[in-house]
Amino acid sequence: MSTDPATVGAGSAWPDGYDRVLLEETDSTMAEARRRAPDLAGPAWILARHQTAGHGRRGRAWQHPPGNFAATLVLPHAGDPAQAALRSFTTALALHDAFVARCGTRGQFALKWPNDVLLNGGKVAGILLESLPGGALSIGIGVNLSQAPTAELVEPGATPPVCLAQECDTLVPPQAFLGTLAPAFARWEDQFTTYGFGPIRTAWLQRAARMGETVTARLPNTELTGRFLGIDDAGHMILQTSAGPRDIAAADVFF
Ligand SMILES: O=C(O)CCCC[C@@H]1SC[C@@H]2NC(=O)N[C@@H]21
Repeated sequence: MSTDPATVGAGSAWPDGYDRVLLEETDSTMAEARRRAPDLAGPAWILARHQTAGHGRRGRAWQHPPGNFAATLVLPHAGDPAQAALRSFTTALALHDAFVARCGTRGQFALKWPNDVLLNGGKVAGILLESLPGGALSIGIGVNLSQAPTAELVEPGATPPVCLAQECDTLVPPQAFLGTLAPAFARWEDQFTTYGFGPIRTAWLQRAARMGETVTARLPNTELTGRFLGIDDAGHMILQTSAGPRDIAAADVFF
């Protein structure tokens, strides 16, 4: 396996206007973001080498074995809640760019609605959005760079986790990955603030997993199965069910 040293950056320079905090250990970078947000003048990345209480969507525990990537980007001015929610797509596109920059064609990456990145069909990264007081947004990103979580911690039927090291035969240190991800995010964020969601939606759809295929969306009180037709202008999933098309704002998706 090749090791990708922190000093070798795939991609561009650190983006102007973005701050960076590197922590040896914290409870969760999401909690760290909540504590620090009131003092931030501009966007800031918070990267932790260890998390003692990392969490994922719906309050699930998020394992953080050594060598994996755990970071939160705080955007102090993310717009209204609908605009803020669309950052899951800019973040997924940035992750896709960073993975391709680091792995080249050694892996097959795809974006799974709403918030995951897949590598060779397994989950390699998850995104968690949390809004903060005063219109700020925290974007939490967990990437299995060196290890995949143990299978028994994964919900039955969920996409199995994989790691970059095994699938791509490349060990990327977390700080080096941030050096690729941060400029990629800044580029997509510029696109979004300049041109709106249109080009983001198009780019996301070009990289989407299971387009046109049958998937199941698990909502709080029901499950819907249908053909995945894409996403609308609000980032909602469009599912062609036997009862007609459905627009789904939030769900867990199973293949
Ligand atoms: O797929 C998911 O459920 C989202 C996982 C998000 C995990 C990251 S790791 C960095 C940040 N800190 C946390 O406690 N969670 C997010």
